[in-house]
Amino acid sequence: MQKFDLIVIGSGPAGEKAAVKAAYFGYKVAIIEKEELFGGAGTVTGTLPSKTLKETALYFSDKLEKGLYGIDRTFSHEASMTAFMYRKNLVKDSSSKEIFHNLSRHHVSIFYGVASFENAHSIHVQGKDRVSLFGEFIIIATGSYPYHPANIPFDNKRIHDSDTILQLTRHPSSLCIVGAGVIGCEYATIFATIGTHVYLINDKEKILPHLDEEISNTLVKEMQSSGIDILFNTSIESIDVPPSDQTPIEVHLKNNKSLEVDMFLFAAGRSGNIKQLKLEQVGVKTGKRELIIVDHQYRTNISNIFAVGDVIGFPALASTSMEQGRIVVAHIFQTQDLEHLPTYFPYGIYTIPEVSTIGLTTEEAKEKNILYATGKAYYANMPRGKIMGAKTGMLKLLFHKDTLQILGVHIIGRIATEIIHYGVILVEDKKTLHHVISQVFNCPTLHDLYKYAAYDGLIQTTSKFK
Ligand SMILES: Cc1cc2nc3c(=O)[nH]c(=O)nc-3n(C[C@H](O)[C@H](O)[C@H](O)COP(=O)(O)OP(=O)(O)OC[C@H]3O[C@@H](n4cnc5c(N)ncnc54)[C@H](O)[C@@H]3O)c2cc1C
Ligand SMILES: NC(=O)c1ccc[n+]([C@@H]2O[C@H](COP(=O)([O-])OP(=O)(O)OC[C@H]3O[C@@H](n4cnc5c(N)ncnc54)[C@H](O)[C@@H]3O)[C@@H](O)[C@H]2O)c1
Repeated sequence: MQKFDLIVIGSGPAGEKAAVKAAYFGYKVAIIEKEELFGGAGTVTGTLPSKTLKETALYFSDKLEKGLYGIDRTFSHEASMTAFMYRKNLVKDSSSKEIFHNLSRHHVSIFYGVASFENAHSIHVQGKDRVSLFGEFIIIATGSYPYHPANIPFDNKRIHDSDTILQLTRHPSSLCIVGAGVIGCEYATIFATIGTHVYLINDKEKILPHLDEEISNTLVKEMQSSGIDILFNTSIESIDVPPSDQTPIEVHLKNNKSLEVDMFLFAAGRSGNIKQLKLEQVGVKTGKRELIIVDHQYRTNISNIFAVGDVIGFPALASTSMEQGRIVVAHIFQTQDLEHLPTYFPYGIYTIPEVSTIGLTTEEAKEKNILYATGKAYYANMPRGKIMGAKTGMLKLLFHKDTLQILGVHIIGRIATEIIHYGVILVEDKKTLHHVISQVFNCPTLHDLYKYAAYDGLIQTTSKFK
């Protein structure tokens, strides 16, 4: 039996980063992947494909440039589905290859097949490779899969989950999306941008409740002005799928209303990928939604078995999964370089417009009785915003009213997911409004938003001209 210091199960963001880091530190590492393509939901079925489709929708629709240069193209459904999917496939395939090269460059031994436990140190691989491997330590990084409730007749043709929506062969004229979480909201704006009539169904009265309310309300308005019908406080009762593609699907809602739509996407939640692991052979403890239970070092109840990424649940992001992969290796092999995820990490929501956020929201500050104030700046007022033709968009700084320390940054607008990283430093390093004001930024840039939001914050709290 081949022996390894570390066996990693799964080549998504968590598994890849764990494997290459351990190999970099000189350990003998094996990685096992059951799919043909490396990269999991991060590269193959989730993060990168959906982000590429967003850019593709913007490109074909000219949504951002419409009228800017006196040209007004509209998305043509003759731009075939093949054309719409072209770049997504290219990015997926080349990023997957890049992961393979990264693993190979670090001399990680690669095995293809489904991994399952024989005992706490022995993993069986069943697939292209059929072999049993010994691992001193084992990391489970098997990710998650879309939750399928029993009352939804998924058929991968017209009734989709977030994996199969990537295999569409024709444009939906209308689409009912269930779940206004991150996946639902991102796909709602992508499809609305290419001209699909989108209905977004959410069982709560708010979308994305972890966002600062002013930002989520702005996003709701933006989505509605793009033609998305958001139906709050309701859910699906049943769905009638006719045999013919030409006949609409009837969606019956819990509020007694019905919708007729061309296609349907269920995007409400995910469960841990543990079914094939045979965890019962070793007694690894699991919890709700097939998630593996771990301690603060990502160790399961079995001392040499660890788990990271989506399979342990929150926060379930590609960004944090990669970091967990690196952190768990630090704990296993005592590399002393990382301890835990930072208290605050950014959220990037790639809707149209984008949203990104770090730190405290206004609602959290109120709840914690923090003496806070806010300062805001708008894209449309910034020279760079004018050049780009940004009609909407805002950056909001939330800070302590006495110390002026920045506690949260909330952005909605173009490239919000890029601009946020200065905010990450401000919050992590406990910087004040005065610090922002004392910095020199390139001109013109969207980073000016920070400076003018800081000035606005000062006016709100300290100006004589209130
Ligand atoms: C539509 C969508 C959009 C997203 N967008 C973003 C985003 O913009 N930003 C962000 O940060 N996050 C995003 N996410 C979340 C992100 O993709 C996940 O958090 C991340 O991929 C989790 O990484 P992971 O390594 O834990 O698991 P995964 O990426 O799911 O990888 C797990 C791997 O393990 C393999 N595997 C499973 N079981 C076995 C087994 N028994 N044997 C061998 N191999 C196995 C799988 O085939 C897979 O390759 C998105 C997710 C979705 C679905
Ligand atoms: N940009 C990003 O970072 C990004 C993008 C996509 C996905 N993700 C990750 O993927 C994970 C899964 O995302 P998700 O959007 O599937 O789940 P989610 O749990 O984030 O959101 C699900 C939403 O659907 C609603 N809902 C649940 N059941 C419902 C029902 N039966 N009817 C109507 N509404 C219902 C919930 O109230 C919630 O608002 C998230 O944890 C997220 O971290 C991240």
